[in-house]
Amino acid sequence: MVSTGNAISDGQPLPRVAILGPFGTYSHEAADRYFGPTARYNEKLEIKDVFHALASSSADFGVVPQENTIFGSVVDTYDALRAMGRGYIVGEITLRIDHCLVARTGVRLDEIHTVLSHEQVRNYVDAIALISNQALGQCRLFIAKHLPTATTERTTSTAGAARALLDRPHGHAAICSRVCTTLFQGLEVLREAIQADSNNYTRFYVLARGPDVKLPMNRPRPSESHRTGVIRIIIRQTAANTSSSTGIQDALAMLNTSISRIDRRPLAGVPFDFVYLVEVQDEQQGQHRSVPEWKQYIETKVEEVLKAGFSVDLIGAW
Ligand SMILES: O=C(O)C(=O)C[C@]1(C(=O)O)C=C[C@@H](O)C=C1
Repeated sequence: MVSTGNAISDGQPLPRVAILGPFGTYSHEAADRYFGPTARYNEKLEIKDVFHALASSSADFGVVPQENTIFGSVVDTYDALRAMGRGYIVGEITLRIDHCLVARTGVRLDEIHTVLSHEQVRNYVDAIALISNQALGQCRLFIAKHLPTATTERTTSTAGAARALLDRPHGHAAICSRVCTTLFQGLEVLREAIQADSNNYTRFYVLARGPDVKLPMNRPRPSESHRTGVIRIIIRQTAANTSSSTGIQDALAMLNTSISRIDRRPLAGVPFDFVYLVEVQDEQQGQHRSVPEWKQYIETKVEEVLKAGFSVDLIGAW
């Protein structure tokens, strides 16, 4: 079960948390795990709208999917991060993803001709076709075996797919979380755990509308063992500091910090100029830094890279 928020909170104003809606998405479930019932959840149509809500201060926090263990980076999130103005990543949460095939009550599996789902899930189904030589996943097997002629249709989210079923005639199904059958009346689970790999997880970023926004007290404590930061570096082929295409290597060498992942997105409007989103971790052995100590440490590093002429900023630390 997930909460839709608005519980009373000792007279404190409830944090406003923007999520990909409607209620019942995995983003909602992740946000609920992080913030619990003492928050006001704000349903958004698309991931980019979560970022807009932070930029306009109509939300204090946002929760967005960042990476899925089967399908990889969530492109909509990275496209928003490359241009993010005021937002700041303040935490993370990982959710196990168990997809169900859901239809209106009474619809039989052999009546389904159209499967609705969020693009990430639909691509994920397609992706399974590519990776399935080694281990045919349950999901592809399931679609291929039980719905071989079904077409897929893109929706804005998994819960959006479930909700759309209410206005559709027989023959439609959605791939979504089981939770959707408790939130939308008249739906039932036809099959569960239809994903290819039972080890299916999505990691979410928790964002605040700025670096200094205080997180609620009841949130999960950040891991003591590792601190994480996200650094955004723009590399322009034409810029003086990047006369060679190894500009990113120079910037990373200057950071001199343990790197856990690098994502690259094109910089809109300038061919072959790129935005790198670099996740770094605290390597300090033994005694661990507190979050403020880590933030100060990584800010100093970023400052050094900035002074060397790179276009760089810190967009998250936790
Ligand atoms: O549609 C949803 O339920 C979402 O929260 C989005 C999303 C994603 O884009 O990765 C989140 C987790 C799952 O990987 C599938 C979909």
